[in-house]
Amino acid sequence: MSKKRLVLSLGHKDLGTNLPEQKAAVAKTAPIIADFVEEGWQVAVTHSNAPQVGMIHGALSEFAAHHEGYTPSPLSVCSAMSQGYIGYDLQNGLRSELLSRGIYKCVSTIMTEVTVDPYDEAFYQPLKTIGRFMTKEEAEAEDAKGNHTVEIPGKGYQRIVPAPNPVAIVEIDAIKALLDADQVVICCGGGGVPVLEQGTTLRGASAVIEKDLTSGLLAREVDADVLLILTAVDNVTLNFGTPAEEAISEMSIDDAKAYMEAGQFEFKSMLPKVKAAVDFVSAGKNRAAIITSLAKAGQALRGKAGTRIS
Ligand SMILES: Nc1ncnc2c1ncn2[C@@H]1O[C@H](COP(=O)(O)OP(=O)(O)O)[C@@H](O)[C@H]1O
Ligand SMILES: NC(=O)OP(=O)(O)O
Repeated sequence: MSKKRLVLSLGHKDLGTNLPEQKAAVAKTAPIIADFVEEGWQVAVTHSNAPQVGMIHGALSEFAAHHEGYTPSPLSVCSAMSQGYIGYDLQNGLRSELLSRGIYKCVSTIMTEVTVDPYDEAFYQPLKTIGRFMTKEEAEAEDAKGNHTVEIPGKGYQRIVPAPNPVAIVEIDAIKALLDADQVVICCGGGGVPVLEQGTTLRGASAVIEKDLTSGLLAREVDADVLLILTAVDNVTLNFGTPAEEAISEMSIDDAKAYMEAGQFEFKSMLPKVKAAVDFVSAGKNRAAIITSLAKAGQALRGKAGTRIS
């Protein structure tokens, strides 16, 4: 009997926003992923990168400003760097967790590029926040460099960049080959490095793709049984942040579409997760998408927690 396939998307909370937080987060995340491997799932892991890509871009721009001969790095290169260092921590954390349980299984990170449409409207309207919160003065200095910032009420200012839709995962055959070989693969980090196809060349795009949308695309491409999106909350809720807030445990595709149309989900946070879930579940049979927290992940996979879209 063929094994069941899981695409697991890790959010900020289970990854951290800086190096020390990332180390601590991976120590909590790796045992849960190892549980799934031990239970017989074939696992592909994807992850966030907005804090990290902003940090890398800022650090390299700062370095270039003070050292002759260096130039700021394009956002696409910073995205690739974020995949590398997050993948490095995740693959080592998971490898040792599996080994400590007597399981030898290769865990590797695939540097993943994802094509985007050069005419995607998102390029004309940057909306994705990246990096740390800044003061007004720091934000003005960013704007003066040609970057864009936005005020996040109560938190400060953040850079914003375009978030085009993922079109195709360039390294999908490598990802499928590793899953077929029953190996754990970390891929499509930060939604994948956004690239534009120009003849036989792939050119990096100055953007950051929503990782949940790419996770949904990946889940469709590898014909996963379950797309599990781990985030900061146990359940998706209706009337989020109001006294009438209500946790959802099950949603049909039609329910989810109706809630999306009614504006129930925040554009920058919950909407891409629900959209990814709907697109994945509608594209095949006997599929489920689950949105929940790391703490509830195991129970959610057994149908006992989280928000399930099926
Ligand atoms: N309808 C909703 N139900 C639950 N959480 C919501 C909803 N709308 C917005 N949120 C917020 O979305 C957050 C998760 O999104 P985000 O921070 O972008 O996640 P991640 O980094 O995990 O991908 C939750 O912590 C919650 O504050
Ligand atoms: N690329 C991306 O969606 O990252 P975050 O989840 O950190 O916003």
